[in-house]
Amino acid sequence: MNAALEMIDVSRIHGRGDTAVHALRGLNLTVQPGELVAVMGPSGSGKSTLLNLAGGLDQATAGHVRVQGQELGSLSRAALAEVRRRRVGYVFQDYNLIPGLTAAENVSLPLELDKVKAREATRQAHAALDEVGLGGVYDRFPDDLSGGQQQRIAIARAIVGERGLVLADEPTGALDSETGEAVLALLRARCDAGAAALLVTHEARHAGWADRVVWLRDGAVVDEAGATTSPAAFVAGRP
Ligand SMILES: Nc1ncnc2c1ncn2[C@@H]1O[C@H](COP(=O)(O)OP(=O)(O)OP(=O)(O)O)[C@@H](O)[C@H]1O
Repeated sequence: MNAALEMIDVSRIHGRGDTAVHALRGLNLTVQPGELVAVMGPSGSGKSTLLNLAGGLDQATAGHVRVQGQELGSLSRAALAEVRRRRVGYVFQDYNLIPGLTAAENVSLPLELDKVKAREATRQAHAALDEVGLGGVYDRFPDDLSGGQQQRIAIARAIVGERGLVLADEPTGALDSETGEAVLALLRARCDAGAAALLVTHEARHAGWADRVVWLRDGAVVDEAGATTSPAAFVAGRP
């Protein structure tokens, strides 16, 4: 089976000449189906750049990025857009829901953009909302729901259909700790069901939901810890 994500010797340089910024420098990372990998590191270490490259939102300057075996750098714009729509789901700190659409419409939107028929898209959106415990709010608008419910809609949107790779950038940042833990439990459950996820987080406690923690510094993976290592001890041990 293909890895959900392979990043091999990946570099990303922004700008050129004296002002060039090396956001990633020869980064290597492989994530298998079923794995939840936490990405930690100081501000500016390249975490968001890593997620953007993994999701095909940005392109590597050098190296290989493969999602479920597909080399993103060799795809046409249209094929890359299809990978983004079909295989990758994104969860952001600020939810990024469309206020004028109901919960179910927000979740079915990526499917409809992918030309799935409306009735089937709605069926799949309802299933995804059921999976995140929001079976009762299909027709509610985001503004009428709590922050935790809005983030669960965003997770439903990220997992709807057959997305094998979920990318979450500080997804609990705007939530109280209890609600945040519930959101992470959903990501964990999705990985236990076979998806892969990358979770960028600053909180060692949240990394406890992950199978592995990778630590970035200056655009490269400088350390990794498995689930047997306490994330708190791992972070405390950073130089
Ligand atoms: N579009 C861009 N143009 C120029 N430099 C950029 C751009 N995007 C990111 N960078 C630089 O690349 C480096 C890595 O940034 P990145 O946002 O990936 O780090 P991060 O670990 O996510 O940081 P934070 O935790 O603060 O969000 C930083 O030095 C940043 O200033």
